[in-house]
Amino acid sequence: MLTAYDYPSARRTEHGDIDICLVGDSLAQVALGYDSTTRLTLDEMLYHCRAVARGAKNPLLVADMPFGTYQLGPRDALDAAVRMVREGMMEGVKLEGGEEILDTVRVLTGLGIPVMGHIGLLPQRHASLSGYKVQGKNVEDALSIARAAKALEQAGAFSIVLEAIPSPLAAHITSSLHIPTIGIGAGAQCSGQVLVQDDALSVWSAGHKAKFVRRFAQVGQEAQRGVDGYARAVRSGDFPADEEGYGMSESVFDKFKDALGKEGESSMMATS
Ligand SMILES: Nc1nc(=O)c2c([nH]1)NC[C@@H]1CN(c3ccc(C(=O)N[C@@H](CCC(=O)O)C(=O)O)cc3)CN21
Ligand SMILES: CC(C)C(=O)C(=O)O
Ligand SMILES: [Mg+2]
Repeated sequence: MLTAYDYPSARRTEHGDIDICLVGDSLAQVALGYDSTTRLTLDEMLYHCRAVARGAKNPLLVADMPFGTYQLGPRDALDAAVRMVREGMMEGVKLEGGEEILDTVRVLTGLGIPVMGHIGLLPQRHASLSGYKVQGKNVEDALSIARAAKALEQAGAFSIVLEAIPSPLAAHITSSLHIPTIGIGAGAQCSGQVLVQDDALSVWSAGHKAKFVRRFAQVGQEAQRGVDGYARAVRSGDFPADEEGYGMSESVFDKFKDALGKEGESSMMATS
């Protein structure tokens, strides 16, 4: 699984034979410049979902339910999830959390909207979790994550993202479930893996890099090289070159100037 936020990034998931294309709410930070995923509205999410759906036909299309669209309970969640499917053209939705969202997971899956779970590090709760920290490091937390995984499976989730938890815990959870787990900072023993596409491509390389991010390309550096080169070439007069413009035969241009001259005369006669 890999994230996509727009048409070109979705096209790349399709070309890359990615199984699941995730319209992650990380787009709030990565694509929109917000300081948290909790800023993202449902309408903003839907706008990005539609662009991704136009770009990726083969991968399964899953999107994060934005913060605030499912926390009040199944009724609100259903309204929002129906919009994700109908307007956003998504095939499934992802919800962060465990026990507290089970009713909602049952309602959505019961009505035919596939739900992907997401446990461990929950970015939509970064405020109450005091930031983005590895979860499940002590016995109590590990137990509660393992129980949440089981409960989500029982409630009908078709898959679960395990974010930033110790690899042995993720391996145990994966082997204890019938549905696939998808890890991000959860080791190699998950059924699948996910990364934010912009992280994997290093589109934005400034700032902190989470431990689980591997750079598979250096797109940001290359893109900046292009923008810098363009600005330099325009200022120096190197761009555009003659062959980057459109010509006009001399005879046509001469006639144009003649015609322009006559126009000038006639407008002078009109004013005199
Ligand atoms: N670009 C991007 N990539 C992501 O994976 C991502 C987002 N944005 N935004 C939403 C959430 C936030 N996520 C994050 C953000 C930071 C860390 C991080 O830096 N974790 C520390 C853990 C340190 C510890 O607890 O020991 C790390 O150094 O890996 C992890 C997940 C994952 N999601
Ligand atoms: C990193 C993945 C799992 C995610 O939730 C997101 O991109 O928002
Ligand atoms: Mg997310």
